[in-house]
Amino acid sequence: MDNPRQLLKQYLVRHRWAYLVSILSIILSEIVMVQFPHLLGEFTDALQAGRVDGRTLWHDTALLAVVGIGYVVLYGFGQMRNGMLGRQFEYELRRKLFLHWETLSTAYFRQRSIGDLLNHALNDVRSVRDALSGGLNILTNAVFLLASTLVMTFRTVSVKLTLVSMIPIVFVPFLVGWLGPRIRNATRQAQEALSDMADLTEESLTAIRLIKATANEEVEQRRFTERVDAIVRRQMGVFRRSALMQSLIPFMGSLAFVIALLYGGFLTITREIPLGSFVAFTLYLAMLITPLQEMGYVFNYFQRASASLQRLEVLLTEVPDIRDEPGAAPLGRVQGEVVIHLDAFTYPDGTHPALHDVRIRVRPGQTLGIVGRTASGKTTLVNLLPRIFDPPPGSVFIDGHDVRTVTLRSLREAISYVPQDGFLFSTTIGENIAFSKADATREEILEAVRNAAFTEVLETFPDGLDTLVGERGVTLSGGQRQRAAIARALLKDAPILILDDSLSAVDMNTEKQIIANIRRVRRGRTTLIIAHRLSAVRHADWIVVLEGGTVAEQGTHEDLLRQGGIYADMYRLQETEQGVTA
Ligand SMILES: Nc1ncnc2c1ncn2[C@@H]1O[C@H](COP(=O)(O)OP(=O)(O)OP(=O)(O)O)[C@@H](O)[C@H]1O
Repeated sequence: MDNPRQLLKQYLVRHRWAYLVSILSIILSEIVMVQFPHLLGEFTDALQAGRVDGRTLWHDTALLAVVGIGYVVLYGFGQMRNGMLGRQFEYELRRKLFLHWETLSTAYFRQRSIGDLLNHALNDVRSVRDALSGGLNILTNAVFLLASTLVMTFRTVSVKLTLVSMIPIVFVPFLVGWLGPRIRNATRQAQEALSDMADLTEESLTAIRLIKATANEEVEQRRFTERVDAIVRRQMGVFRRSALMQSLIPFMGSLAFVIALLYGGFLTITREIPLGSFVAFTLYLAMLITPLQEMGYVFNYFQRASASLQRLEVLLTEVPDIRDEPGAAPLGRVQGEVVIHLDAFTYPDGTHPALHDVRIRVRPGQTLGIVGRTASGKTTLVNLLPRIFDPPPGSVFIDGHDVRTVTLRSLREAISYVPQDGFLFSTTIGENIAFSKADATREEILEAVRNAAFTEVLETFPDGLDTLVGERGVTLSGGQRQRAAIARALLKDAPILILDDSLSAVDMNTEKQIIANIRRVRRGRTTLIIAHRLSAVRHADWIVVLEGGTVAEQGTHEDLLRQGGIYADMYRLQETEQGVTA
């Protein structure tokens, strides 16, 4: 597990030379810049003493131009390098975050909102990057500009004048210490409000069809307005405090300026310091105000980044609850025997068992049908096989191996799972199907498409397998999506295939065709089929009927009809319905 602070430290160490070069060039730029008032002071003295002729005028102007250009080049270079390094870290952090999320279980994502997670990935990572590029630039600039300016004033002007003028500036650190934590607090609240809004937006857009169909736009608009108002209120809090800090700090600088004019003016009149020194000093003081003001920005940058790092730390140190047990071994070649010997299974956030007393054995190569009323536990049961949710140890076995003791990767490679709502990514249909087998040939993909009875549909699309799906391409119906998902699973050709009600949206004829193809291509391979329509399971070698989380009946289609229980009732009912619809 990666701690973002450690990642940051490692990153800084790894790129220490690059940082050294950029920081050095910013420091050099400041050293060049602080020559400016000094040169101007000397020029003023020379002017006053009548020592300036055409040649010295050109010489001094050229010198000032060189100073200006030197500053721009060096500072620009350092700033650009820091900016690039910050971006690179931002990219690494986002990548780490994404890779880490991929290791977490579905239970984790049920508890968190996607909007909130996206907010972390965008805003928190960005504020760390800002501190690392903009923050570091300004900090280096401010510290060295302050230091060089002070050194120059001490060396070239009057120590007494410098010390007296600096009195108001001494208060700056106290100001920062007082306002800083308040800004951090307000920033955190504003970020939370932003997350809330992202949640609501995500939820509303996902459910846009429902909202429109039920004419609930106004309710959603009201909820959205409330959240936006909350964001504005909280952001106002941040702005008020930030503005106070960013104006008080330069105010201290201006106060120093007032003292300098008074006292410096007096020293010049009494000829304790030459006019050139007074001119140089006022310019130095103007220069001092900039780094002091920047200190305020720097402080904001680092405060925000520190709060973001804290939040990212919570995310990145989240230990996946479903992972390889110590000493987990790969599953090896799988014959396909599935044994479930489950006393009880309760969801992590559940109050009572979703499954209890389930005893099922599927021999290698057999087809098992799983039926039952809605919420009887069918999906829960098959989810335990690939460990989408973890079954208790010693309750689910593949080829005699407890699924809890084998590596997740080998376990999931041995299983093809087709969910009810086939999900398609925004890419081509071909790539969506080859998702399960990246190196599949076009012929293999087309074969899977044929077996999923998807060929005719594909032929109606403009570019066949290369047709884009989603926003920029075709929109597939529920039944078409299911068939694409079945093709994907068939292409994977895993030892165990699970169809989780994945024929629910196709018509009877298509279902018949697909089932016949599956029976042919899966001969000798284990297949588990969950279905509401009994026609999809009647040819299975064994059928279990779940009721209230346990096995109520089991046997072959004929056995179950003879038993005259739930299955027989369901069958009669469906036959009548088909009679009506036929
Ligand atoms: N992730 C979850 N967390 C907590 N409880 C859950 C979760 N998923 C399902 N359940 C609960 O477990 C029970 C069984 O649900 P399951 O989805 O397995 O039923 P099902 O037979 O597949 O239903 P359907 O035919 O409607 O798909 C239900 O009471 C459901 O509320």
